Amino acid sequence: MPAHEHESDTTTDPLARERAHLSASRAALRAMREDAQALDIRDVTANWVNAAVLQSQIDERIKSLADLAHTPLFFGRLDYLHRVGAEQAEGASEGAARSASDKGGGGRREGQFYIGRRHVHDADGDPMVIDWRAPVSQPFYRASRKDPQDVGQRRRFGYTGGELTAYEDEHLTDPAEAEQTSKLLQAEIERPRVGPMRDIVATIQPEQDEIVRSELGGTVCVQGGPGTGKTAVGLHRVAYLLYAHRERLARTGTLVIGPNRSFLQYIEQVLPALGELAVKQATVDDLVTAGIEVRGTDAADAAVVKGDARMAEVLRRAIRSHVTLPTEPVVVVRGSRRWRVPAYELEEMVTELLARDMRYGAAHEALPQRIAHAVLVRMEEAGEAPDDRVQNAVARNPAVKAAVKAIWPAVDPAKLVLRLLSDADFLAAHAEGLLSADEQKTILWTKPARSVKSAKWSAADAVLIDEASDLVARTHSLGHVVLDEAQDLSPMQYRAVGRRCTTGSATVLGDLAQGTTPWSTESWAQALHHLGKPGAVVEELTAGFRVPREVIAYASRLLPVISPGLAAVESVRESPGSLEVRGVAGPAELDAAVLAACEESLEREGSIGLIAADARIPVLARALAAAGRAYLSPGEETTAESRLTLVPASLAKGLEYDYVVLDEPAAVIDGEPDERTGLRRLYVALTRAVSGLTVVHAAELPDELVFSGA
Ligand SMILES: Nc1ncnc2c1ncn2[C@@H]1O[C@H](COP(=O)(O)OP(=O)(O)OP(=O)(O)O)[C@@H](O)[C@H]1O
Repeated sequence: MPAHEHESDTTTDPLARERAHLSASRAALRAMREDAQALDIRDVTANWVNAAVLQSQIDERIKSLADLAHTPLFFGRLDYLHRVGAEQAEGASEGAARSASDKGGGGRREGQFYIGRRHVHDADGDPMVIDWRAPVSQPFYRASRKDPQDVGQRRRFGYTGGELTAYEDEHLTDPAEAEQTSKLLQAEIERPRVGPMRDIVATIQPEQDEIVRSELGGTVCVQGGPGTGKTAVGLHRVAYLLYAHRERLARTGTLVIGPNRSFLQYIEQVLPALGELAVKQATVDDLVTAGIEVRGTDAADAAVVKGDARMAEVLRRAIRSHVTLPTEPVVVVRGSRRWRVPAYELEEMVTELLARDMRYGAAHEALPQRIAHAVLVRMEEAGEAPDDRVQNAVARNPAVKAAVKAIWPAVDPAKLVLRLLSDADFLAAHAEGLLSADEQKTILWTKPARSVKSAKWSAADAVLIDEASDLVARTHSLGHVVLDEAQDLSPMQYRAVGRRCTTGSATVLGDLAQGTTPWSTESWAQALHHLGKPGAVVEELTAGFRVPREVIAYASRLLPVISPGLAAVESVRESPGSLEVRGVAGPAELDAAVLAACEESLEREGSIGLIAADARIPVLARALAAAGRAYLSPGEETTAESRLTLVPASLAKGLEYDYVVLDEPAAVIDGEPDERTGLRRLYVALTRAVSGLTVVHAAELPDELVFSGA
């Protein structure tokens, strides 16, 4: 694979030709933007509402057509061996497949496609750059010597500060050419990290691409160790699905769920950089706390029971207990006539509604209509000719309303949960045979709340209310949901996410070894069952793009204890990285040694994360302030002035820094309720570094990590 990296401006020089194509593509993009800006909508819109809607669509388009100076317009080129079929060329107009002439100053030939973040076409509508998501771009990620997919040559471009400075070719069908790893690819993977997460469109790996492009209809679950690209893959999958099913998903909606705010801030720029501005991001708590305020916390044992799937059945029983079989007839008086629906007929209606297992609230609304219908049948039998208006009037009749209130009363979901958690007898009645007496005692409030407003709801309570709300009225389902760091969800939380994609699909991403909640997932099969997607495929990613080899090997020593059976990540990073474990004589010297390690790291390029047990954060914050060293909080963007982030271990999940200084592992372990969770938290902290990790400790290290020089 020859690499080319020389300067020249002759038109015969290939690099100069590629640069010319880049300039021409930029000019074409500018023209597309100017066209959008020049659109005059006055003549085509009938009223101001239409005009406002159309204008906002045009504004979005103008925004999406921006040429970002440091984001290369294309990063690859495919030269097909044969003409590309119309089906595959979707996104690349017929013209591209046909065109034999050099155009636009770039020298594009038949079957030659430039692959980039967005589609750019020239004044004739012929493509200058093809969207990476188009079918014709797929071989850029998947073609290999074994399966060239009709690609003769694959070219990768290298950029320096927005300038096209190099390219590298692979001739997939040339048996004489030796297989080599791409230097540009390697350089891209090893580029220092500064600021928030960025996209990986130029370097998506074949096994990642299979997940990214898997069909909308199916749910995919990805198990992958730290840094295997799960988050990146999930975000690119959303971008891909939005491209392939734009209209459908615009109607039904997409959502990315992450563990906390700082994580969402860290990833929030990836999709906009791919031109996707409309994807919502939320935490599970955001989804379930719409109607209430979370002000309380649960002890771990209470949260475990509240998060258990058995609670769903307790709630179902509790809500259905509000239904009382009728013993009295309903008598409707209209004018001089009285219409009577006997109790046995009402009972039949109720039994039938119960058997249909429809939503409680839907049945509550259906019952008055059913009763009214029975009245209408009697009216007709008596020779009257009532119409729909009469039926509606009967349904609203006070006698019918009173009967419905007695038989199938409205239930407020929050009040239902409030009662379950406050009223021992009510809970016992519905938890019978499901929760033990001890479990019931664990979740009962010691001080019952007076009202929904004054109750100190916890996050787990909010999930119960969400479940109850779904029993009353069906939750709106989206077209696709990406669930990141899924291993930390309780069964009840999986259900909450699952009901938001009942009619859609999901991408579930996680690592069983990084589960740090008391209810964390033990197996993906169970998780998918609770999510309501038992048939989902489970894929595994094992190549690590973040953590250097030596560092991941050190962290992986914990795997047999924290998640027996899981394979260690294989780092693809060739740069050796650095691992240092420094013991200090005693606690008095710890803070100074940690600060010194941070200062050393700051001499290097990139971001620095100082990760410490949550309890150690105030101490280290004071020490940093005393040393005059400014620092950021997780999720805050690194700036030229500050590249150091002080990270509580509980927020480290999903994040990464070029250099990590890990403060006192023993304190990280002690910060958790049990040793396994402590070691898992430590595993997360040990796997955040891209270029180097320095562990500083005064207390003893866990046996597995006692350092013998790696
Ligand atoms: N194909 C790739 N090319 C370049 N960089 C990649 C690739 N795949 C992943 N990365 C990078 O590797 C890093 C780790 O990726 P990501 O955060 O998605 O991993 P993860 O599996 O979610 O990790 P964790 O389990 O720690 O949350 C990111 O910086 C990401 O951009």
